[in-house]
Amino acid sequence: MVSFRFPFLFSQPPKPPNSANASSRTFTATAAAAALSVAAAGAGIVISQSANKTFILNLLGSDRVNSCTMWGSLSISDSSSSPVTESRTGMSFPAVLRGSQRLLGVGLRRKAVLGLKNIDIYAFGVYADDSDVKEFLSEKYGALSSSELKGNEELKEDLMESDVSMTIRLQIVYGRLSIKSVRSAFQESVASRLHKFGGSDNEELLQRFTSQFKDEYKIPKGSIIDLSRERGYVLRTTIDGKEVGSIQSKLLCRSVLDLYIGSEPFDPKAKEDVEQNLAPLLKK
Ligand SMILES: CCCCCCCCCCCC(=O)O
Repeated sequence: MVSFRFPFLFSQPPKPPNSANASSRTFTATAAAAALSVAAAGAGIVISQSANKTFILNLLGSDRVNSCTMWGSLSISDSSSSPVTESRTGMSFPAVLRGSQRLLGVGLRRKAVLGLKNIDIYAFGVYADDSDVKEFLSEKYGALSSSELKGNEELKEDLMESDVSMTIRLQIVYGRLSIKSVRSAFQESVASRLHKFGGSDNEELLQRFTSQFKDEYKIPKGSIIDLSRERGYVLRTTIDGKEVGSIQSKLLCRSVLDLYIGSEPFDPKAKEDVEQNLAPLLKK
């Protein structure tokens, strides 16, 4: 059993999830939020409890993908290491991956299909190795106060640039996804980041990455794609636990992470979660 020694904060919208597999953790938080919302409503405040583990609850602005509307947060005590549910999709994410990577944030990727309205494509979780975070980032950031860490873009830059082991876990929500569309979506999004960080001559790297998603793979709803940055800047990709490729490239690792915690992330609220949950890991 993994024990947590830090406040654990997750943004959640106010509505209870429809999904039957939503965890009791989400339910408990939602019920508590309802009870406290009279006091907190409209104020956009954060209420913290001095418990071992907390997670954050969004009281306002339920549809937050690509929007930064006014929102407030509520921390709820939670002493277990139970999975976290991405509340809009009901997708559940383990609190810890590979023994030492902690879940820092969950989010939702939505995309317009054929120019029509946005559809939910996948939920994702962002994980980072606890001791790597300390090793690479504590010296520079460990003594900073929470207000100095809040919105600290340099910290996120350093996290993306450093050799901290991390995983972005994608859980497919859209049931009619073909591997071809996964390939071309990566082609588009990763290409833009490769260009941003590495200039124009990265076609071969992009090809190596996208060609890992071979036609033979099926990705029905619930499939899991893990994009893991391992020590030495190796990006290892697995689909439902099966390794489909490994590529050593700092630029590729950086580009993939940037989609989720960079300056224009797919879900800005997930990035805020990462920021809040990273802070306690920086304390030695
Ligand atoms: C029909 C839309 C197809 C979109 C498939 C996205 C699947 C994974 C792509 C990951 C990178 C990204 O989100 O751009």
